Amino acid sequence: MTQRDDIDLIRPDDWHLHLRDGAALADVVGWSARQFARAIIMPNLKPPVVTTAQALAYRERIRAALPEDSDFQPLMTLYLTDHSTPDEIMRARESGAVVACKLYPAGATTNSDSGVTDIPRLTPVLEAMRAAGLPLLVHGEVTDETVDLFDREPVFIERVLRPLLTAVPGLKIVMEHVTTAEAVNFVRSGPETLAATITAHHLLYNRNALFAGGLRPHYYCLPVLKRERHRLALVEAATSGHRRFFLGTDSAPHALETKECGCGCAGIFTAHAALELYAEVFEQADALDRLEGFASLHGADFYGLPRNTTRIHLRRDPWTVPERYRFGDSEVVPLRAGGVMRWRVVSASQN
Ligand SMILES: NC(=O)N[C@@H](CC(=O)O)C(=O)O
Ligand SMILES: [Zn+2]
Ligand SMILES: [Zn+2]
Repeated sequence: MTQRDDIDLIRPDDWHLHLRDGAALADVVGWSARQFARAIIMPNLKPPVVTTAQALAYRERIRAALPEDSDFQPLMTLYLTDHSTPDEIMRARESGAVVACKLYPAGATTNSDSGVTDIPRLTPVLEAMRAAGLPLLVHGEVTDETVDLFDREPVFIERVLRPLLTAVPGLKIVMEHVTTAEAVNFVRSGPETLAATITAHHLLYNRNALFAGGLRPHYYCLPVLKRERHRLALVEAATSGHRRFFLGTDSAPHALETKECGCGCAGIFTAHAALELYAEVFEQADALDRLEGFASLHGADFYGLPRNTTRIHLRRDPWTVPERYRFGDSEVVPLRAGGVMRWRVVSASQN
């Protein structure tokens, strides 16, 4: 392959992002705004964003925390619970600010305690979402303790998602942060209304990273990293040009002391170098010409939103990732801390 030293793309969007709240929000939002035109903002705050009014208030806090003259657009989501109603879905739709709803099976991941315990009972809400054209975003893992942690995504597909496709046909569904070959096959063979986001860390690392020379909490996220054969399936899907796979970083910052402890939180912070990390994956796969589709086009098309018109430029210009970044009254350890990145974003024009 001939080496390229520059990448020029339509400005990308991040279809799965955790920005947190308060002082931490102000510390991380700039990283995403620097690269991405828009991002789907995850609602798993404490307490979660369950109403349209809460989503609008959160959007104002995000806007207030943005760097001056940033035109980054936060696309808001509602957190579904056992008490969600079709009326709230209609309010969400009418607001124009909420573009999707998130399904966390109760207990599946960080701040999912208020999540849904009985998914079939949610059917009227899902019908309302289909009618409103709001996609359902899913953390696709069963919470059944008898199911091996590494199998929880494939089991969720069979127990929950496949039945859902027939129970509410026409509902747009995004399987967030897919991690397995089974999920890739499910999306590929599914209807046009089924898509998936893929993180940079699941494309770059397999589960060995969790245990390389000792226990590595900064590689711990949910769904947990999987075997190499699954990573290869994800790389194939992301770099294939298939329109129903797109970029979602799942950048999920946690304060250092909540990761480096006896029971560390799940979540990996990647916003500091998101597009640069994806560029490495696509370069390794000799597929840099497909990065724009995955990062900048497929997601907007699936959500039915306009494509961005401005551009972003990356250059081969190695840099060392800092060991830590400020995170409210603590610090966050970024992915690749102390390591070298190959690519650097050199310019991003504003919309
Ligand atoms: N991915 C993670 O490991 N953690 C996310 C939640 C999530 O996306 O599941 C978080 O909010 O920290
Ligand atoms: Zn999740
Ligand atoms: Zn997430």
